[in-house]
Order: sequence, then structure tokens, then C-alpha cells
Amino acid sequence: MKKIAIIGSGNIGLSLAKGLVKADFAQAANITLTRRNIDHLKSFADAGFVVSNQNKEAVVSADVVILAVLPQQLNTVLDEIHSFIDPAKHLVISVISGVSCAAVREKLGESVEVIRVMPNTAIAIGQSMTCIASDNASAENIADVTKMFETVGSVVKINEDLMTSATALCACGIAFFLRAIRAASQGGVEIGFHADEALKMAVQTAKGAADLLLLHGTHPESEIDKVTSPKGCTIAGLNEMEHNGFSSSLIKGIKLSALKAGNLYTKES
Ligand SMILES: NC(=O)C1=CN([C@@H]2O[C@H](COP(=O)(O)OP(=O)(O)OC[C@H]3O[C@@H](n4cnc5c(N)ncnc54)[C@H](OP(=O)(O)O)[C@@H]3O)[C@@H](O)[C@H]2O)C=CC1
Ligand SMILES: O=C(O)[C@@H]1CCC=N1
Repeated sequence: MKKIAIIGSGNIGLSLAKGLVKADFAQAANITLTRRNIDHLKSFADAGFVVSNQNKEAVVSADVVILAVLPQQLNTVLDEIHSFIDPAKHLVISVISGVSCAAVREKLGESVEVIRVMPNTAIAIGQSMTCIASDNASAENIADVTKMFETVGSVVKINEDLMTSATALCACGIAFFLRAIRAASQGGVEIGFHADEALKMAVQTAKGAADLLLLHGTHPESEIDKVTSPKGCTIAGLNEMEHNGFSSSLIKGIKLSALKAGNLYTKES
């Protein structure tokens, strides 16, 4: 069983740790979680994870090092761990948005294999959409990392130049769809439901819509055509949403997020 160190155990690092254990890919005792303030990791220590504020020790005891700090925190971490990374032993995975594999290697050494992975927080429940890219990892290591992330959701291998687009569509996308669900539930309250029932109804309806596409393999418009009766209430509501910029606002938001994702990191930050 390989030992994993997650350097920077915040929202996504902890979601990943939970997902890997839940999927039986790893035992908690084989995952070291680091952050500076380990008081916040007490419940994870209680659940059997190794918790530490010592990145160097975590790296030395690991085979797989997962970088999960914020882009602006990365340089400090790389400066701290670079002399403890052994290219013959360590595989480095970075989930950090906007940082290329080459930029990580510039600090850790050219011979280190780096795989860039973009999951989303649904990884905690095995439902992530994860994109993977690398410009120097072996086919074997890419296959192993693909298998690892397939235990906690779906995986697509992409070219590295599309990583910031993947960040916007899939990682940020979780927040976009959640906001859409909240808005639907607020509409539900206005038309007569209590907030808790409206939210339950909106959530299950959203899940049904996503599952229709996944299970039927159809295009959204083809499923929409089955709902919109002629002169009916669905097309009336849908067209009103479009007149108010529903699709346009999602597209513009995704474009802006992708732009921002590409500008989160500078070597000097
Ligand atoms: N959140 C998401 O949905 C996704 C995030 N990402 C990427 O993952 C990265 C992390 O994002 P997110 O989890 O949201 O951010 P968080 O701020 O929640 O997590 C970052 C963690 O890093 C820790 N940290 C900071 N400096 C150090 C250090 N020197 N050594 C060890 N730990 C450190 C922080 O804890 P402390 O202050 O105690 O040290 C914190 O817990 C980002 O680069 C983001 O782009 C990618 C996909 C999805
Ligand atoms: O908002 C962010 O910058 C991070 C990257 C993707 C999801 N959260």
C-alpha cells in the first residue's frame, strides 16, 4: 500500500482524503495530512489519519506527494520540501489551479515526475469530475493516478493547456450548479413551498436531470424537448429565463473563471 502525503489539507485536500478512504483506495493510517494549524485537523486525527505541521517529514515518509495549498502559498512549500523530494521514489501530484507541471519541476528538479490533477469537492463522496494532465510522467504513473482518481469519480485525461478550462468547468462548476439549485429552491418558496421542502425538491430535480443525461447519453435539448409541451408552462418559464440571460450568464461566468484560473499564480507570488 503506497503512502500518501497531502501537503495543504484544506477544503480539497480533506475532500480527497475522505474520498480515498471511503472508496477503500487507502487506509487513513497511510495518509498524512499537513497544514500549519493542525488544531483544525483534530477530527481527522481521531479518524485515524496522520496529521502533521511538518511538511518535510510528511514528504520523507510518503511515496505520493499531493500538493493542495493555494497558488499563492505554493512557493513557500516548494522551497521547504525540494531537497527532500527523491525523483526515484516520489510521484508528485498537484491539484493547484493555474500552476503548470513545469513550474513545479522548476522548484523540485527537472527529473521529478509531476501530474496535474483537477478534481472537485464531490470527490469526498466519490462523485468528482477529475481532469488529469502531465508533460513528463510515465504512462505507468499516469495509469496509476487515473485508477486512483477513478475510485472517487470520473476521470478525463486532457492536454495540460486545457487545465484552466477544466478548473472553471468542473472544479468551479460545483459552485455554479449549487447556486442554480439554491435559486430554484428560492423560486419554489415564492410559489408556495417551505424552504426545506423547496430545497429537497430542487435537489432531487437537479439530480434527475443530470442522471437522465448520464444514463440516456442524450443531449440536454433532447430531454428538454420532452418537457416542453406546446403552449405549455415549461417553455414559458424557460424562455423567460433565456430573455434574462440564463445561458449567457453561465457561459460568461465560466469564461471569466477560466481566465482567472490562468492568472492565479506567479513565480514571484
Ligand atoms: N476547493 C476546491 O474546490 C478546489 C481547489 N483546488 C485547488 O486546491 C488548492 C487548495 O484549495 P482549497 O482546498 O480550496 O484551499 P484551502 O485554503 O481550503 O486549503 C489550503 C490549505 O493549505 C494549508 N497550508 C497553507 N500553507 C501551508 C504550508 N506552508 N504547509 C502546509 N499547509 C499549508 C492551509 O492551512 P493552514 O493555514 O493551517 O496552513 C489550508 O488548510 C488551491 O490551489 C486550489 O486552486 C482544485 C480543485 C478544487
Ligand atoms: O476558487 C478557486 O480558486 C478554486 C479553484 C477551483 C475551485 N476552487
